Amino acid sequence: MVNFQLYDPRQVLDDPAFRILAEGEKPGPEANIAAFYNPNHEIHLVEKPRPKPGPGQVLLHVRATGICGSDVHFWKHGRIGDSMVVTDECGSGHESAGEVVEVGEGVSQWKPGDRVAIEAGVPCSQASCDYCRTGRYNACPDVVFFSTPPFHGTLTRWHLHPAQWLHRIPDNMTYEEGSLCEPLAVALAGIERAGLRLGDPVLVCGAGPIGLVSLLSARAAGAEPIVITDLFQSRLDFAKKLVPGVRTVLIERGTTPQRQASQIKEAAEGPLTLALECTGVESSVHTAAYSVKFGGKVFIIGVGKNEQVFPFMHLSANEIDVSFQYRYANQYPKAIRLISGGLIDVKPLVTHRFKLEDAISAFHVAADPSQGAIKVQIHD
Ligand SMILES: NC(=O)c1ccc[n+]([C@@H]2O[C@H](COP(=O)([O-])OP(=O)(O)OC[C@H]3O[C@@H](n4cnc5c(N)ncnc54)[C@H](O)[C@@H]3O)[C@@H](O)[C@H]2O)c1
Ligand SMILES: OC[C@H](O)C(O)[C@@H](O)CO
Ligand SMILES: [Zn+2]
Ligand SMILES: [Zn+2]
Repeated sequence: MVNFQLYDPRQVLDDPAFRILAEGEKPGPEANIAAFYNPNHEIHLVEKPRPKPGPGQVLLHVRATGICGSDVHFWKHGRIGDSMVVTDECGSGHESAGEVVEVGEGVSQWKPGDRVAIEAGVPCSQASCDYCRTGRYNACPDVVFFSTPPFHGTLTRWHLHPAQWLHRIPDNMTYEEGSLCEPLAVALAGIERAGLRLGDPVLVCGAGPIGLVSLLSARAAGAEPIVITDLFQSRLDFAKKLVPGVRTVLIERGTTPQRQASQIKEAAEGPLTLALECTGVESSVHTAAYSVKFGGKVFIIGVGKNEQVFPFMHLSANEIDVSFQYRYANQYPKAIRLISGGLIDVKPLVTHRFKLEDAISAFHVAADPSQGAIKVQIHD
């Protein structure tokens, strides 16, 4: 039996209600199709039933979904670290916004037609859970994070969600912007915990989608100057178009982190207070460490190798704090206010758009660096 309970959306494909579509097969306009990856590094369209909302649940028509690097990573590499491993077929997508089509019993705050950003992680919300009760719900041990195994994703046509984990998007925001609240939430959580202040000189390492939303957020928070790094000039050019005042440093493979740091400090005309590390690459973490001043902070948002070496004595002798970010908590309402209020413009990040039926092509574009994609979106 397929179980459509929200907290157990781990339907498996030996269930006859699920079907992998044949290549070239055209699903009907109402079919609940989704893009699934599996341990064999395959990605394909799957048709699954349209669910009915239970008590406290809302059925959504997902209108926009962005492809995250972690979706591509799960497809290509089958795991992120030791705790998130693809062992079965798993639905992709967690950066989504949609339209309410039906509400379950007891749901009074939503009605059909309402437009919402879908919070990608649904924690247990129990008073007995310390992390949920104290607002640090990204640490909830029972969180359902969509598209991280074993939970299917929101890249589908019809998605069930608990009513209290949706966020209304105002009329001046598109579904696309609603879906971009998810990566923006990652950056906002980082900025908040890093304690960035007006006028702080800041380094952003890496100009991928997370580095770019961090750049936009740091700019909105009043950082000046901001230096951004990347291995690719095209990504730095993109960053410069997005935030014209940003200073860029191209990282050349083979140069030492100390040398890279001196180029960064030269570009900033002084050492930095804070580095927002958005690559998770060991050498970039080192570069960040050598770029910040005595008492500065290296704030690591990127994820990478399980074990990494730190420049221990440099950090110690310079009282440099090192912190990490794991997803986010309490950031969607802020993300919506910042976009709707015009302080952060995420629209230029979307470089490619596909229809839901073409989701597999969308994944191939997102995974191929030569295509120059920043954010690939799927619309329905
Ligand atoms: N902490 C979290 O909760 C969280 C959430 C989302 C994403 N992430 C992680 O954030 C990181 C960035 O995500 P993304 O989607 O932007 O990834 P991405 O791969 O698109 O971008 C990373 C960028 O870093 C650049 N880069 C690589 N090595 C570099 C180096 N040594 N110096 C400077 N730049 C370098 C790459 O060229 C690329 O442009 C990833 O590790 C991702 O897994 C973390
Ligand atoms: O945007 C959120 C991130 O992609 C997730 O943390 C993912 O990488 C693992 O669950
Ligand atoms: Zn993500
Ligand atoms: Zn909890």
